[in-house]
Amino acid sequence: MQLAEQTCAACDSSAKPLSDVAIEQLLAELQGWQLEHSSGIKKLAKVFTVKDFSAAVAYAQAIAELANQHDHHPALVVEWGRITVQWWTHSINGLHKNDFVMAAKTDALVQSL
Ligand SMILES: C[C@H](O)[C@H](O)[C@H]1CNC2=NC(N)=NC(=O)C2=N1
Repeated sequence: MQLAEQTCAACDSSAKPLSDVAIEQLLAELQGWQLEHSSGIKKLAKVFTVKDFSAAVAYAQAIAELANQHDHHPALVVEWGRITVQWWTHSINGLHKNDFVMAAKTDALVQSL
C-alpha cells in the first residue's frame, strides 16, 4: 500500500525508532524529502516553494489541519514564497513510520492545493 494511504498510528514513548536501514528504504518511497539531523534528532524535511507569503500561510493552515486529524504534528517554518516542513516523532526523539506516512500525506495534500 502507498505510504500516503497508510494510517498514522498512535505513538508513545514505547514506540521503536526506525533503524537506519528502514529509514533508507522508506526514504526511497518519498520524493524530495531529506533526512536531517538536528540537536541529535533525525528528522524528515522538505521545502515547498509557493507564490508569496499568503500562500505559505495557507499551506501551513492546511498542513496544520492534516496534523490535527492524525494527532501527529510537524514543525512548520513559514517564509515569503516557501514553507519548510519537518516531521519527526517527539515521543521518541526520532523517526517512526508515522513520519513517513505523514510526509507522503503532506505531498498528497500539497498537490491538491
Ligand atoms: C498527546 C498527543 O497525542 C501527543 O503529544 C502527540 C501529539 N503530536 C505529536 N506529534 C509528533 N510529531 N510527535 C509526537 O510524539 C506527538 N505526540
